[in-house]
Amino acid sequence: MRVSIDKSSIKGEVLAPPSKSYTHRAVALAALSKESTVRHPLISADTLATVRASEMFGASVEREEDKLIIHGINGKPNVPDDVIDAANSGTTLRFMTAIAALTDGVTVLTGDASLRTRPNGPLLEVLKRLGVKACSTRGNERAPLVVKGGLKGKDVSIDGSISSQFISALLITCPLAENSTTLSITGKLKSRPYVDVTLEMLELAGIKVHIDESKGIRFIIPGKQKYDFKDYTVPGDFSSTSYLLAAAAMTNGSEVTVKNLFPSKQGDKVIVEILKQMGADITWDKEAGNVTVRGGRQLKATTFDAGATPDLVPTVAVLAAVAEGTSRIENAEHVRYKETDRLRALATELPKLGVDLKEERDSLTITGGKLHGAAVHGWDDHRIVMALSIAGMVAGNTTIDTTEAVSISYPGFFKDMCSLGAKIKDISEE
Ligand SMILES: O=C(O)C1=C[C@@H](OP(=O)(O)O)[C@@H](O)[C@H](O)C1
Ligand SMILES: C=C(OP(=O)(O)O)C(=O)O
Repeated sequence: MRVSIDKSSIKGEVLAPPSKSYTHRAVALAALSKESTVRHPLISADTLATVRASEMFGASVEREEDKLIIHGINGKPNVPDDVIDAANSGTTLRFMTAIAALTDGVTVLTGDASLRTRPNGPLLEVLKRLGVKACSTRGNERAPLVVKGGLKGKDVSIDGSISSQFISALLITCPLAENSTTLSITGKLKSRPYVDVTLEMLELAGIKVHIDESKGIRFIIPGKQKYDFKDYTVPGDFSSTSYLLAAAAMTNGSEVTVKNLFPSKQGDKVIVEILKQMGADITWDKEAGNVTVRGGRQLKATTFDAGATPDLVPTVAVLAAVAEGTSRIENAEHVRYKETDRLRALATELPKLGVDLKEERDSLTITGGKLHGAAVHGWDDHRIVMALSIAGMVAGNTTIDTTEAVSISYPGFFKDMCSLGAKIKDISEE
């Protein structure tokens, strides 16, 4: 799909889409329990990959109006009768690779061309040390992956600098091992808030994990635990919301309220602080769960450490492109291991819109200025498409391809933007 975007301002109220990260975890934890209801789930390509994988391990999932009723496998996954296809979803691949370690047989997991380029080395290494046979068919740590069950608890360490999803995956699976596991983190843990989201959800499922942060980070996970995840309502997603808030902040005459945004463990709620610090007119009523942004102020440059919140990088890069002065996005190497190498994607596409940008291995330096329209490529990556879309609302006269990628995390993105008055047209047929 291709869209054209003209200069726009946006006005009105919109409901934040449900959180992708919380939905993945709710479904996985429900699948490991007996019976659960997940209310207000995100139904998107990525979360549906987790639903399908859970079904292949033996769970059954009934989809009703704004809820999923999940009949789980009570801690014992079946050997899947086919290959698990995690599609475009890193979270699904990593979580399900660890869950495969609990079966009595062999599981093969794969994904689309993008997912088959993403690293899994630290997860495979730790699974092997925990008694599991785990390898990549191509011997390069990338999917397709083959996992033969047999998980035993043990003391192990894992590199936390590539993806926190390996750690979340082990935190979900190790409570079901016979013995206890101690997981020590080596390297600088990236994306820490996602581990905290996992721990919050595990607690709701009645799972105990002790954390020792006296010397580095160590998770102590007792074995032989039982999952008891029951009734859960998914909160709004701050990563998806970041595009709405940033678009309103960057465009004159805009005034947008995004609803269902309550405080939670999501690291990406920091977008509210980033916008405030850049000079945007933004307020968050935490009791009501409303974030309101009024556009029209000149934004100022910022320095953004992406270590904990990599998914905000495309949004912050676009904000930096219209801000006064030179911004730095730092500590961002792990952003290269996503659906695409997002630093490369931004460094390729934003200059087409007139942005002055310098790319280094783990940073972007962006000097703000006036944007002009161009034909840009969405890289089949939902966050690149959404970030370029809001840049297009400032630049005008912009076209973007591969825009169907928004179905990964925010299928209603264009509908919501258009309902707020954005000038976006589907030009796939032209
Ligand atoms: O656990 C999660 O839900 C996620 C963790 C993050 O990945 P990394 O831990 O690989 O940085 C984030 O980028 C991804 O969108 C979702
Ligand atoms: C990187 C992302 O997700 P995942 O790792 O689950 O593919 C994302 O949503 O930006």
